[in-house]
Amino acid sequence: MRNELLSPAEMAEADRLAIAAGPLDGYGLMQRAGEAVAAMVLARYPAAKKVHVLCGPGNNGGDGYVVARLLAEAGVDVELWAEGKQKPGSDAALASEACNLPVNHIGHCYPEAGDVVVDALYGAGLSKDISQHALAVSGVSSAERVPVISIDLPSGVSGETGQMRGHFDAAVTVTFARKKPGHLLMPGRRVCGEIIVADIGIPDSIIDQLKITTFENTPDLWLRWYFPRTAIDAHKYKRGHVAVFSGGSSATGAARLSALAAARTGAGAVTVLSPGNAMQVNAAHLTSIMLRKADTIEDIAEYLAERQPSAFVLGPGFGIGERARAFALRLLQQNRVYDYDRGIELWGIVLDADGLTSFRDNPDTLFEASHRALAPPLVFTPHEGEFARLFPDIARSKKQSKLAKARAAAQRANAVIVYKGADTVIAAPDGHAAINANGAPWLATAGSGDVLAGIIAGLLAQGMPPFKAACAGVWIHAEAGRRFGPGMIAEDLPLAIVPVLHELIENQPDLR
Ligand SMILES: NC(=O)C1=CN([C@@H]2O[C@H](COP(=O)(O)OP(=O)(O)OC[C@H]3O[C@@H](n4cnc5c(N)ncnc54)[C@H](O)[C@@H]3O)[C@@H](O)[C@H]2O)[C@@H](O)CC1
Ligand SMILES: [K+]
Repeated sequence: MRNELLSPAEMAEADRLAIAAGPLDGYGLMQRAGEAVAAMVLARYPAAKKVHVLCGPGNNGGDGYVVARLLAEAGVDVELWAEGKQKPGSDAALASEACNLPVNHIGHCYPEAGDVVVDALYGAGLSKDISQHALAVSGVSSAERVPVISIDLPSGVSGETGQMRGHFDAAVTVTFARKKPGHLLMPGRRVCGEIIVADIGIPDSIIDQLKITTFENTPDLWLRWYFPRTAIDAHKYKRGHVAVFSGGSSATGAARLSALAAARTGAGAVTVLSPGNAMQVNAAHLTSIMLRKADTIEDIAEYLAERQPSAFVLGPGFGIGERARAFALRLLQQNRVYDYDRGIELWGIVLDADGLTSFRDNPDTLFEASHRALAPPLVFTPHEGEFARLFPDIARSKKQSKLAKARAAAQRANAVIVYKGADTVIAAPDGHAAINANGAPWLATAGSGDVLAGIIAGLLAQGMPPFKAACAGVWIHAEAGRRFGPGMIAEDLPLAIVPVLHELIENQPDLR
C-alpha cells in the first residue's frame, strides 16, 4: 500500500473520479467498504456474543448498514442502532433499505462485555460534536472493555486535523484506499487503535491524478532514490563533513551528541567548533571527532574557506543571544553549492534549539536571510515551544492542523520545518509534507533532539536533499528509539541507529 495521505476533501474527489471512471458506482464502493469491515470483524471476533452496529445519517452510516446485513447473513447476532436523518435516495438510504434488520434508536444501546461495537456514525463528513447518545455508548464500551471497530475514523475525529469532537476509542479503525492526516496527527492517532487500510477498488492511477503532496513518513518516501550511497572509492570528505557548534564550558554535551549522531549516520568527518573556554572539556571527551576553536565570525569565515564543510548544526546547548544570531546569519550569507556531476546540494544548515529561540524577537531577520536566492538549504527542528517563539501567529491558530501550521511555517521561513512531537510533521517550502508515525514515548528524553539534529546534518552532508534528509532523519531517530525501548537515554541513540541503518541498506541492494 502506498503512503499518500488524503484529506477528506481529496478522498471525496478520489471517490468522484473512481465513480466517473467505473466500473463501481458510489453504492458499489460502499458495498466493498462494508465487505472489508465485515470480513475483519468475522476474522478477529469470531466468538462475539453480539455485534452492535451504530449507523449515522451519511455514507459512513451507509457502510454500517452493509456491515450489519453481511454479518447477519453470516449468522452473527447483530443489533442495529441509528441516529440522524438520511437523505432520501442517497447510497446510504439504499444501503439501509437493503438491510432488513430492525433499527433502534442509539439512545437505548448498552453494549456488554463479550460484545463488539461497529462505529459507523461519522467518518469523513464530521461537522459537529458527536451527540450525547453517541458519547454514552462510547463510555459504556470503554467501561465494559467492549472492542470498538471504527469505520474510516473513530467518530468524532477529524480526518483533516486529528482534532476530536467527542470520540470513540477504537481497537481497530478500518479506512479505505489511503489513510488521512487525522489518522496520524494527535490526538486522533491515539484513539484509532490499529489502522487497517482496505482496498475498495479505487486504483492507484486515480490517486495519482490528485497530485497528493502529503505522505506518511515511511522509507518509501526517501530510501530508494535519495538515501546516500557510499561509493566504494569514498574519500572521508566526500562522505560529507559536518560541523557542530558547541556551547560554553558548562554546556558542551549537546553538541557532542549531535556530532556523534552525524558521524554514526555516515558523515565521513565531523568537527566540533568550540568556544576557546570550552576547548579543554570538549577535548577530554572527543576521539574520532575533530575539535576546532571558533569564537568569532572571523574564525568561522576562516574555517569555511579552509575546510568547506558540508553541513552545520547550530543550536544545541549553544546559548540564546546575539552570538547565535550572528553565527546563523553568517552561515546564511554563504552561497549554496550544487555539484552538477553528482546532482547533489553540497551543504546545508540545521538550526535547532537555541539557534531558533535566539530569533524570537526578530524572526524576520532570519527569514530575510533564508529567502536570499543563493542561501544554502535550511532545516529547522523546533519542538512546540520553539515553534511558537518563531511563528507565534501560526502557532496560535485554532483552525489549522499541525500539518497546515508546519506548511505555513516552511513557506514563511523558506526552510524545511521539522515540527517535533509525538506526531512530528516535516514540511518543505514547496508544499510537500510528511507525518511521522513510528515514534515511541522513550524518545521524549533530554538530548534526544540534539541527536536528531545531528542525524539530519549527517544525511545533508552526504548530499541528501533537505526535505528527504529531514524525513529520513526523523524516521531513523524514531525507529532507533522505538527499538531500544524503556531505559533509553540520549547517549544510547547514536549507537542505536546503527542496526536501523544496516537494515535500511540491506533492504535496498543498490545502496550496499
Ligand atoms: N472515501 C471512500 O472511498 C468511501 C467512503 N465511504 C464512506 O463515506 C463516508 C463519508 O460519507 P459522508 O460524506 O456522507 O460523511 P459522514 O457519513 O461522515 O457524515 C455526513 C452526515 O452526517 C452529518 N453529521 C456530521 N457530523 C455530525 C454530527 N457530529 N452530529 C450529527 N450529524 C453529523 C452530516 O450533516 C451528514 O448528514 C466515509 O467516511 C466512508 O465511511 C464509503 O461509503 C465508500 C467509499
Ligand atoms: K466512524
